Amino acid sequence: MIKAKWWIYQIGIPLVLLYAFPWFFNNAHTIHVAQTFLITYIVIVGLNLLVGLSNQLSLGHVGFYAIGAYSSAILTMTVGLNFFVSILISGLIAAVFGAIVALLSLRAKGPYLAMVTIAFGELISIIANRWVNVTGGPAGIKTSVPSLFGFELGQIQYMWFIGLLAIIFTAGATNIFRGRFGRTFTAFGNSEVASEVLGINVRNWKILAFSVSAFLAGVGGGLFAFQNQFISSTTFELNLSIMFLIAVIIGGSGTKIGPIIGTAVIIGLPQFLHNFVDYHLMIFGGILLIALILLPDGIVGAFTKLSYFKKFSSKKVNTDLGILHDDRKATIDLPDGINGKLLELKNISMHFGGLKAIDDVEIEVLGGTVHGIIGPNGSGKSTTVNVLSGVYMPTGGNLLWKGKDITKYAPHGIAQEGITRTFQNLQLFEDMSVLQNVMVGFHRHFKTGFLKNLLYLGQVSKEERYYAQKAYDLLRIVGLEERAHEKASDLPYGEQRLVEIARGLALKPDLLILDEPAAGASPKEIEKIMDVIQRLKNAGLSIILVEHHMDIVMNVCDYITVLDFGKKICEGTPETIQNDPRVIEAYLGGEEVNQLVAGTRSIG
Ligand SMILES: Nc1ncnc2c1ncn2[C@@H]1O[C@H](COP(=O)(O)OP(=O)(O)OP(=O)(O)O)[C@@H](O)[C@H]1O
Repeated sequence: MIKAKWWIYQIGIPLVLLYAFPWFFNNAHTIHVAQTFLITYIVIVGLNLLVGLSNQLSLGHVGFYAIGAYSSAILTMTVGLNFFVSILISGLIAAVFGAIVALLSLRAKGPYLAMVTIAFGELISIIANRWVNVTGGPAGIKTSVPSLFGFELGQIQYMWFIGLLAIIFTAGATNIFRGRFGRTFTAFGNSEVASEVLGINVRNWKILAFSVSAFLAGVGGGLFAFQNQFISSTTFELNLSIMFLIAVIIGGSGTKIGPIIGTAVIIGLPQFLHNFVDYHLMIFGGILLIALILLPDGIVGAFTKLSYFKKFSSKKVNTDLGILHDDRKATIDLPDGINGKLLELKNISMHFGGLKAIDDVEIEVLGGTVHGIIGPNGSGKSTTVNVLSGVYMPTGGNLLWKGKDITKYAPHGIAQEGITRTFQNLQLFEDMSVLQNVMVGFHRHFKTGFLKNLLYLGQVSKEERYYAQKAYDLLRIVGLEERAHEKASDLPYGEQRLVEIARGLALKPDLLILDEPAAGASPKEIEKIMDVIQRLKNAGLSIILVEHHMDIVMNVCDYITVLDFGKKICEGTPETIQNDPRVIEAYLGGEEVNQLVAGTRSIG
């Protein structure tokens, strides 16, 4: 449920400020600047969701802005729609273009993504310039004075109108920030592969992030079209996209109040510099450069580092979920045990060009067992895990899950089936708290949709609190409840591995694949990790364990498959494996051979 405090800060105070603004600044120039501020702010709120949360760099937002501006102008002037309706439709049209850009740039990241978006912005800019019949080109086209319900909106009323929309969109964005949508945006922005193995269809979520962001840019453009009753293609150039991005970064990318500050800087600074009009761009550029070097986390980021402001920090992590610190026994919520064949690898091969990372491997994993996969370095263990989790599609053979062929499933599809994994090279969501990391694991269990989250209905906060409690319980199981609100990347290595295990458990998996869960951990941490695996085994969870520490393998595995040079060389119980000369030979010269021969001694 939304609290009274939220209404006061999010709606009440902004409304009063908006209404009172003309009492203090009642001249045409200031009102015009305020309008520009509010329009730009709406665009920045959307860009902040895309860049700040999802880490998708866009330098093409001017394209969505232009699409919004021309669509609303044409829908109003040519089609004859009401200006407000046309602005909303323009937002939707821009959102469709957002989805297209997302689809076109699915595999592009960082600078490559920036290039794709620049190309899109430039394309729209060229069309605006050249398609003179429709856009009027540089000479521009006229729009009308905006009117609502038959009343023409004067300059002040139009500012109030834009402000009202800005307040509504801010409230929506804040709700996205604090719920599972913001969390999912942040998750795939941090690690796409980890998001996928937790059941998140990253492609669809990217499309959503781009569409939402483009919608707000489109609405901003639509509002701009009626600000001066005139638009021209000269407005829609790359430098505007750059200004939008600078506002996000300088304000504090991914923070809730960053957009206000960033917009104030890019709109306000030129006002103060008007006396130096000849040097204006140079001074502006210089100030921005210095600010970016000195304040890499933006203005909000710099302030939140000061202890006084820490409590106001809103950077990505929402930790105010009212967790119960009770003494109940935390229980592991696992699916009903499955007997018999759970997973079958039938003649699975994974060849990279001429290299046979795994070749014609047959493995059967039985329900309720811990199945170890071992082998010397480079024997194909990680490749097997990548095939099992859908990260690689095998070049040969079939993967059967409870008898169903899942060979061609994407990682999120495999996760939806109930298989998840941890990573040898940790893949935590570094911008999130430990608790939030685990909450992402519940992805496939969340029921509320986008609109409900946008409005943050009672159902949403109930669901959030429910899963926060469950996440907290999982952290108690792995002994990390004290760390719940710490940033995941601040934890020691071994504890980060436990967070990944807790996050995987949140999926309520039928099969959990642990890829070298003890790698890089200290002996004390290894003991903790082994204890957790043992308890999961006792609770009946089916596990595939890839591990170099023979002590762990021999202690907890029911059955072991040994790989060497991509081939299965031996399979059986720990005792069988330990005494098999082929295994000893495969490991000969490696440091594990002593452990292997020593048998099931415990760690300590
Ligand atoms: N994406 C890839 N492209 C090309 N070769 C690869 C790729 N992934 C793995 N390999 C190669 O496949 C072989 C098996 O590697 P894999 O990482 O599966 O072994 P591993 O048993 O997990 O080794 P380690 O114990 O060192 O983690 C190695 O020769 C590796 O170089």
